[in-house]
Amino acid sequence: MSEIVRRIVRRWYHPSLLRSSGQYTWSPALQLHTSGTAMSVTQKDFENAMNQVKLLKKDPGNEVKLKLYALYKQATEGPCNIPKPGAFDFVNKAKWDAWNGLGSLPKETARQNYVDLVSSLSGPSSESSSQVKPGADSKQEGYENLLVTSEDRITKILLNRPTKKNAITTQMYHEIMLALKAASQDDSVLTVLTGSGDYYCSGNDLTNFTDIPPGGVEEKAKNSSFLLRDFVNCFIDFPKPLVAVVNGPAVGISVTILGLFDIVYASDRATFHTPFSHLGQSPEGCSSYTFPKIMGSSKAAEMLIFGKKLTAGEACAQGLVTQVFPDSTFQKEVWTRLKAYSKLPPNAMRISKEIIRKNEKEKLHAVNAEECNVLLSRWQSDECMNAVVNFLSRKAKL
Ligand SMILES: CCCCCCCCCCC/C=C/C(=O)SCCNC(=O)CCNC(=O)[C@H](O)C(C)(C)COP(=O)(O)OP(=O)(O)OC[C@H]1O[C@@H](n2cnc3c(N)ncnc32)[C@H](O)[C@@H]1OP(=O)(O)O
Repeated sequence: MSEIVRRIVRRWYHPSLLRSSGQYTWSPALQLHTSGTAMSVTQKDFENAMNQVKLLKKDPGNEVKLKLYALYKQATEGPCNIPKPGAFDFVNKAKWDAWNGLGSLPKETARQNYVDLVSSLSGPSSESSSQVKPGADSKQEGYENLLVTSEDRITKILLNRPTKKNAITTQMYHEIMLALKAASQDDSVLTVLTGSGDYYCSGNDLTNFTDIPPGGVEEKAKNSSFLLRDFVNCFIDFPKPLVAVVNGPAVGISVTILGLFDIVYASDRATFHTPFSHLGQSPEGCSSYTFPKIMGSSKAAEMLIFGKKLTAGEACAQGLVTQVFPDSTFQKEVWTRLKAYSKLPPNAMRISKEIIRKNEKEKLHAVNAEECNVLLSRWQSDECMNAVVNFLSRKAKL
């Protein structure tokens, strides 16, 4: 068993051991929705700031990390409420000192200070660098695993992690959300999601399961459930025509969200696979609703319950894919067509999308919330843990 697997098993079964072990490392994941605090006017800013921390390019240094940690704890839990660690437990002692040092600072003020501190660190931030500049050929900086470009009135979001088959890390979920937000506001008229290398996307990066915060697997599952909900909501609410250019095999969440795209073009090399039962998990991306609607309940069940992998031709026959192209001419044919579509009047396209989708939006949000809630407990199940451990110890592949 590799060290990584041993670590997961230890953490999943004994999160309290980790909490008392003093082996805290800096992880921006610490900053996510752990509080369940009441919503207030600054809650959204606070959440944005937490996301922003994850995208900081430079390590802000220990002193700042301690300040962030302390303000985060104060904002979400109030004054320091844990026993002082022993003098030789250096890391936890430093964190305790920082938190305790805030005394009875009100939660609201701590939240505000946290937001201010993050904004001072971000400088001319990734937020602004993720805006598309008008004009052709602009490439947006600020993403680690995405390549976002805008050309011919089309914004292309390229999943750019080919050595890992474009598996989606936690950071990538955030980057994709930022890229979609920027694309919704830029001058482009169409938005395209595609993959680099031989895969479109192999779904959720299973190493996301190993980054367990001090609150243990339950906290991780809650954070992930919020993250997934926000991620899928971005697709439900995306206002411009959204096109998937599926250049190769697609797995898991990259398949389920296709039901929220307006057009799906696929290479004949693409396959569509949702192995949720194999992974001890359950459907997301609103697929529990969109797939039966698109392909009928029995075909949807074969995919979503039994994990049947579809060829591009099958996915097209079942309505999930708009059109299949030979791989040898895929890029040329698809981009020629998209460039022609991008010349259509943008407002008409946007309004048509709105009228096609608007009656479904409320339903989709409700389905998304329910799917995320079910996954919250699935992720904490033995079935799921065993599947992840098997993959990470290379005992299992799809
Ligand atoms: C406690 C709760 C935490 C929850 C966190 C969840 C957050 C939100 C979740 C949203 C729900 C999403 C669900 C899904 O997407 S389910 C689908 C998950 N994906 C998989 O199960 C695919 C796993 N990968 C494979 O089976 C194979 O890699 C694959 C068939 C895709 C390709 O096989 P091939 O033999 O061609 O290539 P390799 O296996 O050698 O892959 C090359 C390297 O890429 C790494 N890789 C590929 N896919 C993934 C992945 N999904 N996660 C992590 N790593 C992946 C693979 O390990 C190889 O890496 P190395 O070269 O380093 O060995």
